Amino acid sequence: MISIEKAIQLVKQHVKPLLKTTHKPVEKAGGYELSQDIHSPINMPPFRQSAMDGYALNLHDSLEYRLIGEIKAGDGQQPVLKPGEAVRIFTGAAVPDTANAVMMQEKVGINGNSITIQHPIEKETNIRPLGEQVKQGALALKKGTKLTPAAIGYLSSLGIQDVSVFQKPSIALISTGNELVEPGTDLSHGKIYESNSKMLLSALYSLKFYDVSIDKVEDDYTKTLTKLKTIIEQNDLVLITGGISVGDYDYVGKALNELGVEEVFYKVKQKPGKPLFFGKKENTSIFALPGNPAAALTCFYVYVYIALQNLMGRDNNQLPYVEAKSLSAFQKKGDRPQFLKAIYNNGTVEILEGQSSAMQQTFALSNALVFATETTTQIDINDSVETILLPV
Ligand SMILES: Nc1nc2c(c(=O)[nH]1)N[C@H]1C(S)=C(S)[C@@H](COP(=O)(O)OP(=O)(O)OC[C@H]3O[C@@H](n4cnc5c(N)ncnc54)[C@H](O)[C@@H]3O)O[C@H]1N2
Ligand code: MOO
Repeated sequence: MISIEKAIQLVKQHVKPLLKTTHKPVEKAGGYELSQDIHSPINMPPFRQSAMDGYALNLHDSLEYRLIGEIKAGDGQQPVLKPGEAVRIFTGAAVPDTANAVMMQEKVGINGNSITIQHPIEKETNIRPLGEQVKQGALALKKGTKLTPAAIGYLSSLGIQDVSVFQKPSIALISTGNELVEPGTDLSHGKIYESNSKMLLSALYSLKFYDVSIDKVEDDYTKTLTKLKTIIEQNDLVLITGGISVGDYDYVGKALNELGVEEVFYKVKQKPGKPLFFGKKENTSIFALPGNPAAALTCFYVYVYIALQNLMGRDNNQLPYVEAKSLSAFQKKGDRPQFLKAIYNNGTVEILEGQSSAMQQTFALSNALVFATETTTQIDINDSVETILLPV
């Protein structure tokens, strides 16, 4: 049995970036990271742009100007203004080269073809300079930038239609167990509804990993072997739940061994999630997560999360830890460090009742895991506790 720190270190060390790239239409590239620098094909803005509805002026010494025309957003004409002349202009319209300031209309009095501005203004006031955001040919966004909605908007404003991004891993979820039936069927005695695959699928979707398949296999050695063989060949990451403990019908470990999966570790000194297995076959990373749903999800957040970040080549690969003030008292039994389902709120954290690894209801209410170290025996109200914030 190894420590949590060692297990985390081994996952970091063994899961390498995928570095496969793909092209995506820009509007479908949200959540991906750029695999190349993007240089702007245009100046943005592409012309000197009015930032206000008002009057473009060719400045002179007086506050009075002669109105000689109008430019709306989208107009292409370039009237020539002499000093002391003005054109009516609107937000987003192209400012003529011969105008050197825009006065907002609230500060202008109109008298026929003549206007009076309330006070003198500085050159270039209310004019967005050509290429203010980015110049043609300059770096617009660099390799590795995560494409947020704002980034997609920015790239679209530069006329970019598709982008080269790092591909996401193909991920397989496999749940094992004779007791599992699908929601929608009647529960006969001894059966339960299968929930781990939907839980993990949802966790992956919330982290924007969408290339996910789901399979089920009974507690049968040959079927487990056959299923795992193809799945491991076809995917970058395989997450198996159940069948990894010491029961007579726990076939996952035996099958992985038979398939030549290199065991990086099996069993971690932690609660929940003790019988966690992590292994590698060529470039495929394989986690066998304990079947107990809360144990499987805890291991997902503590270990699989890191593997996912590493596959994407991201530096920041662990969930954020914060110190929080405990609103609850908790007595820890045994010497395994424990991840406790909890609700974090603004610097405080409530450790919930019902911490067993089968307790899905408790997890359903949680947004954090409090980490109780190996030597902790008691957490008191107002103690400062290490808390992992979950991406929920
Ligand atoms: N003699 C020992 N028994 C057990 C030990 C041990 O050290 N010695 N460890 C216990 C711990 S801790 C855990 S965690 C479990 C892990 O066992 P497995 O990974 O082999 O999981 P299963 O036995 O298949 O299932 C455990 C539990 O979870 C339910 N389950 C499984 N898959 C699903 C699913 N897809 N959806 C919903 N629920 C699922 C299953 O019905 C069991 O109740 O072993 C302990 N035993
Ligand atoms: O791994 Mo188990 O979750 O400790 O019940």
